[in-house]
Amino acid sequence: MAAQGALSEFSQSTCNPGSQHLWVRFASLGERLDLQRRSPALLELGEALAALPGALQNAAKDAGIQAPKMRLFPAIMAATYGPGSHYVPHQDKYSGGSAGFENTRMLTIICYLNPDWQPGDGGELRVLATRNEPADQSAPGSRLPQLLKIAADHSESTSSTACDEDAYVDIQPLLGRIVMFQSREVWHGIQASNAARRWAVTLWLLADVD
Ligand SMILES: O=C(O)CCC(=O)C(=O)O
Ligand SMILES: [Fe+2]
Repeated sequence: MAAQGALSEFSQSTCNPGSQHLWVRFASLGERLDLQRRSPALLELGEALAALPGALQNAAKDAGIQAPKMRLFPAIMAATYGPGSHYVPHQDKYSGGSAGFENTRMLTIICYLNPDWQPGDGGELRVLATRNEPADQSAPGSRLPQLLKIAADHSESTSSTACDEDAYVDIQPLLGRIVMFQSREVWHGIQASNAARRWAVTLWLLADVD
């Protein structure tokens, strides 16, 4: 996809500077055929990720657990972080803003695609603890600018909690590793990447509301 020039420009956002993204739709037959032609591997990966929620819901049902109803966002996001790019701690919940839609993300599913990743390459997924006290609501939208001590615009963020920057686990973005977490609850970010390209593909599940 990178070779086809399908990636976005480098992000100028203060939240994830230098990253590049590509939204790949595979909901309709036409979209799947198109992707099959352009990148069969990406289609296979997208379909495998898209099958996970149903499998999880069946497993929950078998175990007598009432799982919330969710639906797939009809696209996966491929993203790449090159040298120096990173993503500040955030939750995957946004409303309006540049995306222009109300985000109802419930579950984040990420698959990493870095066969040669080595310690020192950076780009780990940092999962941070949530602080008990609510974030300062006086800052419109987000506490990120306050955390970063910059005038960042993360106007889309609707976070109502804060993260504890001192309590975290780092997850190496190794080939085939899949990470799943509750989009609206879990604070996470990407450590500065030193690798030429750090690739991940993400699928979000949305609340099943009209
Ligand atoms: O690629 C990752 O490890 C996380 C990406 C992320 O947090 C996002 O795109 O919202
Ligand atoms: Fe995220």
